[in-house]
Amino acid sequence: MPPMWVVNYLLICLSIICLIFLVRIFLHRTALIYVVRKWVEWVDDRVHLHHHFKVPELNDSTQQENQFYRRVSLYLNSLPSLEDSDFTNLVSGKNPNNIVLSPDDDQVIHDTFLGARLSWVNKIQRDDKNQIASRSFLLRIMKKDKRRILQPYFQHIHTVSDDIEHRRKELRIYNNSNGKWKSVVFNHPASFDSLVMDPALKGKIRLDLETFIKSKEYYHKIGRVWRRSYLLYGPSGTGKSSFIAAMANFLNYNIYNVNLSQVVDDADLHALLLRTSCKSLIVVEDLDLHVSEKSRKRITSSALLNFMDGILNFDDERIMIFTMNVKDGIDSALRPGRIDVHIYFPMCDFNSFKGLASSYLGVKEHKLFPQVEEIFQSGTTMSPAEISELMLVNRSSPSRALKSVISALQGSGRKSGKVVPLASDTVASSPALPSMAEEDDNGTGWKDTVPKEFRKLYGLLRLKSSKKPLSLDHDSDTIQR
Ligand SMILES: Nc1ncnc2c1ncn2[C@@H]1O[C@H](COP(=O)(O)OP(=O)(O)OP(=O)(O)O)[C@@H](O)[C@H]1O
Ligand SMILES: [Mg+2]
Repeated sequence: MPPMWVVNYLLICLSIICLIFLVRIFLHRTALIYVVRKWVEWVDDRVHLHHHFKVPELNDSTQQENQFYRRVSLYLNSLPSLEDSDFTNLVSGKNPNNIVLSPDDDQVIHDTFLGARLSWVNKIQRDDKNQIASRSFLLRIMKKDKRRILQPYFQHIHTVSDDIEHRRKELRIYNNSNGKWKSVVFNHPASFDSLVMDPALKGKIRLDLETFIKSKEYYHKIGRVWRRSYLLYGPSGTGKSSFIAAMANFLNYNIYNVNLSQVVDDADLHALLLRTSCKSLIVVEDLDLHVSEKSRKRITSSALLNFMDGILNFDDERIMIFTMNVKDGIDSALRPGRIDVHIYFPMCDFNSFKGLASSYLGVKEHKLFPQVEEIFQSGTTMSPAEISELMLVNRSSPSRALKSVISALQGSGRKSGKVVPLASDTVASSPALPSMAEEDDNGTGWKDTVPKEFRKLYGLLRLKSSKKPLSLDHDSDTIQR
């Protein structure tokens, strides 16, 4: 029989263990453990020196988007500690049914890396009207950990954000309004496969895009801004906008749709362009409409031309796309190497009609095809949009669809002087350059139609421009640079 004091001693030890156990359960159940942990961290923070690093949304000097800010934002939104925080915003994600977390103003987000504790603050400054004036993230790191973990931590943020971006298939389309970009999810289903175009031309465009996105070193070496510009022109409903959507999907790039009628002045245009991010398509639709007397009052031609020339100092790749229905009026202003690739989108011919019938009706051959061919050969034509619409509404009966196309062609089809294959006869600007100069000298054609300011600028640019546009002319098999 052990002595009494030993029994008492054991009983006290057992009671203490039980008490600790009960307190732990209590703390966990009531979440008081977090409060205790916060106290411990608070004390720990007070006895260590810290360093702070600010990651602003815009680069101070250039006002361009700070790519590291975007990466940090992606990284922080993926941290589990955001879920554990006391307060955070819930916003709908890619799918409206998805709810994602987003940090609130001045919210602190904790992180750990290689045993070190770090914290980020989502700093948002607002103006008098409560509009966001500037955003930044503030990193707080203990001085003792700084040398050891800072570089690997930034590398870790790069890796994680790259991974998130890669997995995140969500593309966005940005539209400008009141000097700001506003974006929505872009989920247009167009692809190069769904567009009826000459396969050889599609191949050339794909190759051109792939070569461009891999050419950072080359562009830097030759001292050119890493950008490529395309002019898509042709009648309405021939697939220009669908082609832009297909390009965005092919490259996995966001679209910045510059609505020039919403741009207040040159500075506004400049600021908007600086706020575009890399890996994006910058699109100006219906450029011909904006190069008119009326619009020139708000944006000067020189600002527009500088924009087209890519004078802005982009660090990363941008692709610019301009569309227009008729380029005759401003043809000369576009020619001197300002736009790298000109692609013509023509009305339908029989080949493209067959392409549409195959994709919309699943019909490769049909007894009505010879009749359709005859109509096209007579020079009558319609836009792919008009023909595809008729096929779409009559898709349950290919015969009915073809008959409706035939009667539409016979009834309202337009005569085209020379029928060209759909989007296969792309026009390069290079062969036209000399003839433009001649027109200028002779004082014919373009002088009467091109605004004076454009002509003046063109005169200057003609002297300094030596860029050769890409030829996607059907007659030329090679892509010239
Ligand atoms: N080449 C094509 N292949 C397949 N479908 C096409 C093609 N061209 C046009 N379409 C159909 O016509 C519709 C309208 O085309 P889209 O808006 O791209 O024409 P657009 O050239 O941009 O016209 P606009 O000059 O009026 O803006 C598309 O949604 C698509 O369904
Ligand atoms: Mg369009």
